[in-house]
Amino acid sequence: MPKIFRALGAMSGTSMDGIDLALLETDGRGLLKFGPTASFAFSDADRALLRAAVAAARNLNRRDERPGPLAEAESLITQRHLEAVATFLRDEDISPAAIDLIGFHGQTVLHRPEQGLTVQLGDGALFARRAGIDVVYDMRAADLERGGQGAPLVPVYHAALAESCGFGAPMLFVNIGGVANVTFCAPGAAPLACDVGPGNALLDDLMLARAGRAMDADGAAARAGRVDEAALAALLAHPWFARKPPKSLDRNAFDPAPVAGLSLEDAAATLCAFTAAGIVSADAFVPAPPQMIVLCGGGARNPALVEAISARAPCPVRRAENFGWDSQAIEAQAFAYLAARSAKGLPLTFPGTTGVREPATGGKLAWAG
Ligand SMILES: Nc1ncnc2c1ncn2[C@@H]1O[C@H](COP(=O)(O)OP(=O)(O)OP(=O)(O)O)[C@@H](O)[C@H]1O
Ligand SMILES: CC(=O)N[C@H]1[C@@H]2OC[C@@H](O2)[C@@H](O)[C@@H]1O[C@H](C)C(=O)O
Repeated sequence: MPKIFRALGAMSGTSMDGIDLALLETDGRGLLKFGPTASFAFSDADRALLRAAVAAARNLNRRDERPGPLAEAESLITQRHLEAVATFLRDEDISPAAIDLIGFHGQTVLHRPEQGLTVQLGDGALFARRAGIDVVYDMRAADLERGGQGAPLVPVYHAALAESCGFGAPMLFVNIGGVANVTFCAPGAAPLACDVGPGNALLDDLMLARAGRAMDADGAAARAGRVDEAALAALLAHPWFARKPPKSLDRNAFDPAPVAGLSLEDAAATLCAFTAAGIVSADAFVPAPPQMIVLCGGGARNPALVEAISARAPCPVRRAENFGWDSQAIEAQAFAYLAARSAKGLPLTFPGTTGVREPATGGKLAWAG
């Protein structure tokens, strides 16, 4: 009988909007039994500290350095995760002893795979001791050490979802977080994946800078604006789009200067179109046309973005909810799944997902004590 883990995935992504938690019972292979999920938003003060940490991280040369606001931001991330897990377990009436593992992503503040550098804030050992639950963390480092990009990590979970739904034809999972990444899943084949371009980060940054809001809620600004084709062409001229996978992105890889002179609405519409065009450009790298695009991540909740993707896509576009999945929880579930795989020594990444030399496991295990 294979060991079945009751694992709690914890994701705080590059959008810096908060922490998603999801419980998953899994053998780390095909068995996926979904449990409760919850989201915990960061306060404005938390976000400001995380933004300062991302800015300070630009000067890092080593992944264990924590100058300036980085040390405080790391404490904040660990503390907010402890609070989130405590609240979640209390609300769901689950004892820590009933959880086998936490899969802890941490907060990415820098991602420069070409320099072998990816930095996720969060103290896995402290998290495990205080939560009283074993924690698997630092899941990107081993991949980078073996020649991979260290991202994306979620594809192995997308592949498990694709397998479980029995669609029977190639599907393209599109995860729209701060950055957008895709996984091409064809029945019986190993997943192919890469980051494709911006997700929500440019749009979130625009809204914060010009309207003092964290996001373009329900795509209202973008829907009121018009795409500026010249600005869009300038954005899409970035050499990133011609590069072949494997490839992965830092949150701040793109310069939004081409939309600086546009009205808020036109800038939002143009950035939406930019994200959509980046996603659809993944078409050039897949071995067969996908028959279905499945949208997940927070960007799937932005109707302006969904419309922009649907208008450009070569096949039907559906939200994860159409398949009975929870688009907001998929990343957190993925980190629960990855933690179970890590504990079993199974690969997290593959040559076709990160460019790692051979399928590689990863993650560090911190004992509860
Ligand atoms: N109702 C909504 N309307 C518009 N945008 C939304 C809505 N809900 C969520 N979003 C967008 O989704 C973002 C959060 O996405 P998500 O939680 O997937 O990001 P993340 O976990 O940081 O991802 P990643 O690590 O993949 O970058 C928000 O910052 C916002 O841009
Ligand atoms: C380095 C890093 O944290 N990358 C994130 C980011 O957000 C989306 C995309 O860029 C993806 O590469 C990754 O997140 C998801 C969870 C992943 O690794 O699959």
